[in-house]
Order: sequence, then structure tokens, then C-alpha cells
Amino acid sequence: MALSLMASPCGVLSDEEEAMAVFESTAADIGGLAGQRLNVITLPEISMISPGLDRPQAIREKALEKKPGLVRGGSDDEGNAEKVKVFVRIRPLTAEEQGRGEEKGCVCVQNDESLMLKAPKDSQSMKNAERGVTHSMHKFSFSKIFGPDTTQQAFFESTMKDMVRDVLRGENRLLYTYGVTNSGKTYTIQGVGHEAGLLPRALVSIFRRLQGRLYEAVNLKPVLYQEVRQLDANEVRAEEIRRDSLLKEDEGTCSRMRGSTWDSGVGGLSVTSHIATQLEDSDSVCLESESLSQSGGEELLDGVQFSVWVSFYEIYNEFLYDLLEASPTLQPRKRGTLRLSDDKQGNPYVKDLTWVQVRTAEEAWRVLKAGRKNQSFASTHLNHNSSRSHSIFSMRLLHVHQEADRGQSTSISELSVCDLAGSERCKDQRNGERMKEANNINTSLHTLGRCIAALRHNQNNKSRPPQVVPFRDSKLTRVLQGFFCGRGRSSMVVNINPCASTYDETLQALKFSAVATQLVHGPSSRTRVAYILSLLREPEPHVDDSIIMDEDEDSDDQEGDVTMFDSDALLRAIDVLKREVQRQREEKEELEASVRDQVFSEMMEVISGMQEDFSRTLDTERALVEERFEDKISNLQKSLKKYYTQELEERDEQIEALTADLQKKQQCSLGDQTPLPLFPPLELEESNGPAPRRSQRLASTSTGELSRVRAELDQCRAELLEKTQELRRVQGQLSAPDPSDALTSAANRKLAEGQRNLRQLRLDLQRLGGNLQSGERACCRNTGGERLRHALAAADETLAKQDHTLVELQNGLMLVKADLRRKGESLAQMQTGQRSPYDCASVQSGSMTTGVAGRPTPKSRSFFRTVFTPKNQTGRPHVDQNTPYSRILRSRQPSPPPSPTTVGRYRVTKC
Ligand SMILES: Nc1ncnc2c1ncn2[C@@H]1O[C@H](COP(=O)(O)OP(=O)(O)OP(=O)(O)O)[C@@H](O)[C@H]1O
Repeated sequence: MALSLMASPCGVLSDEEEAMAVFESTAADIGGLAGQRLNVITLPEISMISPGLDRPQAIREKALEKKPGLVRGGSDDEGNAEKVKVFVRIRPLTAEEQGRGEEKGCVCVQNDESLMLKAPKDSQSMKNAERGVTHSMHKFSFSKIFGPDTTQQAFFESTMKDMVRDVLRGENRLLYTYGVTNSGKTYTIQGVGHEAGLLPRALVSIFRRLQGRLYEAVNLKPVLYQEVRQLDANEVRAEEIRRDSLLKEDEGTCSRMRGSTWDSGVGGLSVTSHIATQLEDSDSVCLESESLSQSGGEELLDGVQFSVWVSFYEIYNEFLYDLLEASPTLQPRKRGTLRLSDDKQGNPYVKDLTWVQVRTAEEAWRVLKAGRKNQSFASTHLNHNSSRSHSIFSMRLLHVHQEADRGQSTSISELSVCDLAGSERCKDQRNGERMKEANNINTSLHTLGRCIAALRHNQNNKSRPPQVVPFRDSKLTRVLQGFFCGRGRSSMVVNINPCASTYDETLQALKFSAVATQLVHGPSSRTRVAYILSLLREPEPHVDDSIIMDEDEDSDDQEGDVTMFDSDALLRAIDVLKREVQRQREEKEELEASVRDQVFSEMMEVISGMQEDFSRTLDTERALVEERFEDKISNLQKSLKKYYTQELEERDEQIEALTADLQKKQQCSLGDQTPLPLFPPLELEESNGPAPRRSQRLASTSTGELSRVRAELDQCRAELLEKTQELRRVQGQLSAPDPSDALTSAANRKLAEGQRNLRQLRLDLQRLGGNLQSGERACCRNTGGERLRHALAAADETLAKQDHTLVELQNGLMLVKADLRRKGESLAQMQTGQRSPYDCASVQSGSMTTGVAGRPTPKSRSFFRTVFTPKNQTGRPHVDQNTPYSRILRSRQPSPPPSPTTVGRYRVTKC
């Protein structure tokens, strides 16, 4: 029957496949906290993580042999008494999922307790397996596995029925569902439509058992962690009003929605609204448990009445929200958050949480429904009604003992049902809010996994220092802490969705829960009595849970309640515990110091390693960069050198041509017995055999313009030479030459100006040569293109200046030419104008003046004798005051013309 229920929806592995499979214990994988990874390849080894065959179980069995009275769970099998129960429920594939081809046989139920996961082709696990990172098949063992055909009723019978019984006996119990989103957690806890889940069934079951034993007054209320407070009349009234308003609210909703669907609120979980239908269904569950109710009735202590209080809250994005607070429809949507506090004993509890007293299962269910309207649901890509929070529904049973001699006394037991939000991949969420939720959900689930792993570690390694269990790292683990620390017991339901597309997430969920299967429950409240007894017997006991197991005492001594001890005994026990706490604190401090040292030294090693790596990398990088830039520079140098070599060669050729021209001109000039050359330094340099580079560059800078200017200069020089010779001839003819002629002086001035310009030109040429030389130096010394560019720019500037100077010089020369022309004309005029009178005079005197240097004609001789008469006392020539020329001379007297010696000196200076 059971096996038929668990027929795998996804096919069964053949023997061959199974033999080939590499099994992997995944229990040690969660968060890397569970210690070393256990890779196993045979079934017996895998069964190490299955409940019942590990070390704590063996110890426990040994202890049970010695002290059969120690563990009194009542409902547990003797061999599995304290093992945390982990149930797996596989949901059926929907028609739509089947249509999508999600059924790929990746989840295979082998028997009641073992399950095989086989990675589908396109899963990440298969890709990893193909890379040899992990295995493609995983086998897990659990307390019990339920196939897709399991009914809600059958599931309740196998999982929660015993828990309900234990709660009625005074124990605390927690059931939580864990699984990937859309795997059926909410379906399992709350149910859908007529298929009522575990919670409504548990409510009905409890109230059926409590028939006739209810304490209906509202004057006792649970407060803090698990204490009871007596309420006064006003408080009682307030509690009643609160309950009634909650019930009315639900009633209103039901009447509004009757016949249609019922919306839970935030996201809109739709269920059939008819509460009667739900309860009818729940009643049918109760029919199944009628026998249980009868047997349970026997277990309830005589004279004890029960007051039932319920609360409902959720943990959403790491905030606690009271789902039973005043109707959110009447208030702004912003909800107040709840805080977590510790009572005097350090037990955590939700402060200001609403507790509502209920008298029937129907009332409890309606309160739950009212709370669900406030719950956070949303539509995700996997589940359009996905729980985005962890919701916790708690039911506290106040056991009211009516004792004739001691009056009324109370104790509390609690049943909590926690519907955890589904684990999911954050990256699958396309909405920012959904991603944040998924992140918070995964964080708190991860913390739960770490707590479980640390608990398992501490239980399995009692000889080693215990790990700190990180309950405080998330709200979820904080509120559930009590159930993991001996103040109750927990059972886990792992919901599985067999879709191939969620295989990777399912595998992770199973790995997570596989750790929980190894957990052993902490000592119950009853075993704490034995513990206190052990403290009182041993003066300095080593506080350890194993003491309870190892004690070889009469089990009868260890039964009972803590109240059996008198205050002295308890004080002594407290003293012992204080000393123990002190000792453990010191131990922990030492441990912490050594851990810090280790961490520090390891960090230093890591840092120094990193430093070395960095410096090595830096050196390599530097060398590479240097090499690269060296290459670039040498390439640049080469190309620059090539370019400038070509340029220089071209210019050298031009200079050679120019030099040849110049030499030709010079030879012509020398042949004509030119006075001193106008460019002696240049000509000297050029004539000094093979020209040095500087001269080459000097010449190369002017090239075209220079040759042109020089040609003009040569022409000018030739003209000047001609005129000078003419002048000399005239001077030679004159006995006392006094060049007072204004025209001659103007010509001389222009000549001087021209010579000045030429001198300037030469200087510019020299500077240009210097610039070019420095440019060449820049090039040769590889000082970079930038400097060379500057040198070239300076050279260009100089060339521009030179152009300017040349233009000026040309202008000057033009002026000189014009003046000379005018002078020639004037002289000619003068000669022609003065000829007749002089000729007459000469005829009259019958004598002829002989010239010194020239060979004047008789006419000219008489003319020059008249004009250039010998100087008088003032150095001025005696001129006939009445002639027109004398008048011209007189008018020009303030500016005496330069003497031939001045011209000569000037030439000498230039040379
Ligand atoms: N055993 C089952 N039999 C039939 N239908 C089921 C079963 N388990 C789940 N379902 C259906 O699967 C769908 C998803 O289930 P449910 O909403 O309970 O998932 P969940 O794990 O609570 O998702 P989430 O974490 O996103 O809230 C629902 O439509 C539900 O009715």
C-alpha cells in the first residue's frame, strides 16, 4: 500500500543505472559549515546521513539500554526516539507541466525512506557532472517519503497526528515546511478547497480531544516566552472584543464572498470560501482520528482544563508583522512591525504579539483566515500565488490544573506550524521587489541551514569545542530557537516539485534537509530534571548533554518536574552552573584568542603573498611597458632620422647647386676685378673646400629666394661697380673732389642701407644656420620629436624674417637703382648743361686742366674745374656763386655728401 502510494512519477532507476551511479553524501554541503565533505560511493556509507545509523543514535541506543526511562517521547518509536523527523512530500505534476515536458524522471522514490535524484540533461548539475565537478545522481534518506498520490489525510496521519498528541501532553512541537517555491508547502499546511491541509486538521483534532475539557474563561493569557498572566476584568473584556471583531471580520468576508472565491489579501490566494466546506472536510479528518481521540482522552490528566490561544505572524524581508492586528482594511496599509525580545531566562519571544483565545476549531480557522488576508503573497514566474514570507501560526494550550490543596496552577504547551517561503534563485526574479524578497528568504533559510549544521556538528563532536549556533543571525531562527534547544521538538516537511526545470533547486533543498535528518533533539524538559540531579550529585560536573546519557542511575529519580526540587537544591545547582558558565567563558575566551591569532597569522601570510604577487606583477608590467615604449621611441627615431637625412640630402644638393652658382658669380666678379666682395664671410666659407654641415644648412635655408636675391644683388653689385668706377673716374678728374652732390650722397645712403640690409641678411642666415644646427643636434641626440619640432619652427620663423629682410633689401635696391638712375641723368644733364660756358672759357684762356685720375675731355675738364674748385679755408670749395649749379650746391650745404674715403672705409668695415 505504502509502496503503491510512492510509485515514482518520474520512473524508477534500473539496477544498472543504480550500480553506475556515484552516490554523494550532501549533508556536509550546506553553507560550508558542516565540516568536511563526505563523498561516498556505497550505500552503507550513504546511510550514515540517514536517520538512525549515525553515531549519536548508537550512543543514544546504548543509553537507552541503560536507562530506558530517560526518553519518554510517548509517540516515538523506541529506536528513533530523539531523531529529528524529516518527511519528504513529492507533489504531482500538473497537466500543464506534463505538457511542457517537465517529466523527465529526475526524482525517483526507491522505497519508504530513500530517494534518488538524477540530473536531467540541461540542468546545471548535469553540466557540472560532465565537467567532473559533481555527480549526476544523488541518493538521500529521510524519515519517510510521500509520493504524489498521498492524500492530505494520509499525510496528516503520518506526520502531525502524533505531534498533536504530544502537545496535549504538555510538549512543545514545531512543524515547518521547506522547499523550492511552487513545491506545495502552502498546500501541505493549509490545503486548498476541500483538501484541508495539516493545520485545519490539527485544529479539529485538538478540539475534538479537548471536548468537555475546555477552560472557557478568558482570564488566563499566555505572555512572554511561555508564561501565563492573570487578566483583570477590563483586560478580559478587551480580549473578548478583539476576538469577536476578528471573527466578525471573517464572517463579513465570507458572506461577501459566499459562493465565489475568497481572496487572502495581499497577493490573492484563492480558495473556496465556504468555511463550512472546509470544516466539513476537517471533520472528515477527525473521523479518521476518532480512535485517536478516544485514546488521547485517556492520556489527558484528570482535573486539567485547557485554554487555547492562537497567534499568527509573518517574517517578511526580515521584519515581523502581526497578521492578527486590527483590520488593515480600516487602517492605512502601512503595517507596524513587531520586535523580538528575551525574557529573564533569555528565551526569545515576539513582543506585543496578538494572542486570541478560541473555543472551537472553527473559530481558530476563522482567525487564521482573517490573518491570511494580511499575509504577503505575490505572483512570481513559478507560482502566481507565491508566499513571500515565512508565516508562523502558533497555538498555545494553557493547562489549568485545579488542585484542591494548592489551588489553580498552569503550564503551557505549544504547537507551531511554520510555512516557510520557498527558496528560489534571485536571478530568476525580474522584479526588484521580488528579488529583494527572494534574497531575504534565501538568507534566512541559509541561516536556518547553518544553525542545523552547527547543531549537528555539536552533537556529533562532543569532545571538540562546540560551534556557536547562529540563531541570532536571522529572525526566523531566533523565533524557532526554542524548538531546537530542548524546549520542544521540530519536524520538517520537505516539499518537492518533480519538474525537470527546477531540478537544481530541488537538489539544493534536499541537500539542506539531509543535514536536518542527522539532528538529534535536545533534552526535553523532563530530562532537564535528570540534569539538575546530576549537578547536585557531582560537586564539579563537566556540563555536557552527554551526562544525561551516561548517567547510570535509577530512572525513577529523574522523572518529574523541576518543581520537585526545593529552593536550596536549586540554588546549589545554580551555583554549580555559574561556575561552569565561568569556566566555559574562560575556555571560550582562550579559544577566541587562539582563533584570532591563527586568523591574524593566516591573514598576514595571505597579505604578504598578495604583496609579493602584486610586486611581481608590477615588475613584469613595468618591464613590458618599458620595452614597448623603447620600441616605439626607436621606431620614431629611425623614421625621423630617415626623414631628416633625406631632407638634408636634398638640401645639400640644393646648396651644392647654389654654391656652384655663387662660385661662378664670384669668379665672374673676380674676373671683373670687383672691389671687395659683398659677402666675404659667406664666400670664404663656401670657398673653403667641401662645405661643413652648418654651411650646407645655411645655404639650404634660403635656396630659391637666396639664389634669386643673390642674382639681384650681383646685378646690383655690377651696377654699383659700374657707377663706382664712373664716380672714381670723375673724382680722378677732379683735383679736389668734394662730393657735395646731394644725389651722390643719397645714393651712398641707399648703398649703405643696402649694405646694412645685407649685413642683417647675413646675420639672419647665420642664425638660421645655428637653428638648423641645433635642430640637427636635437635629431642626433634623440632628444625627441618635440624639441626638433621647436627647432624647425624657430628656423621657419627665421626664414620668414629673412623673407621680410629680403623684401626690404629688394625695395632698398630698387631705390638705389632709381637714385643711381636719377644721378646718372642728373650728371648727364649737368654735363650737357655746363658744357657751352666751360668750353668758351677754355677757349678764352687757351689752357687745359689735367685730371688726376680720369682722362676728362677738354669739355668735361673745364666743367669739373668749375664745379670742384679747391677748398677754401673752411674746407668748402670755391664755387662761382652765380651759376645755377652753385645755387643748387648752396641749397644742399647743410648735408655734406660722404667722402670717397667714407665709402672706402665703409667697405673696409663691411669686409
Ligand atoms: N500534493 C499536491 N497535490 C495536488 N496539488 C498540489 C500538491 N502540492 C501542491 N499542489 C499545487 O501546486 C501549486 C503550488 O503549491 P503551493 O502554492 O502550495 O506551493 P508553495 O511551495 O507554497 O509555493 P510558494 O513557496 O511560492 O508559496 C498549487 O496550485 C497547489 O494546489
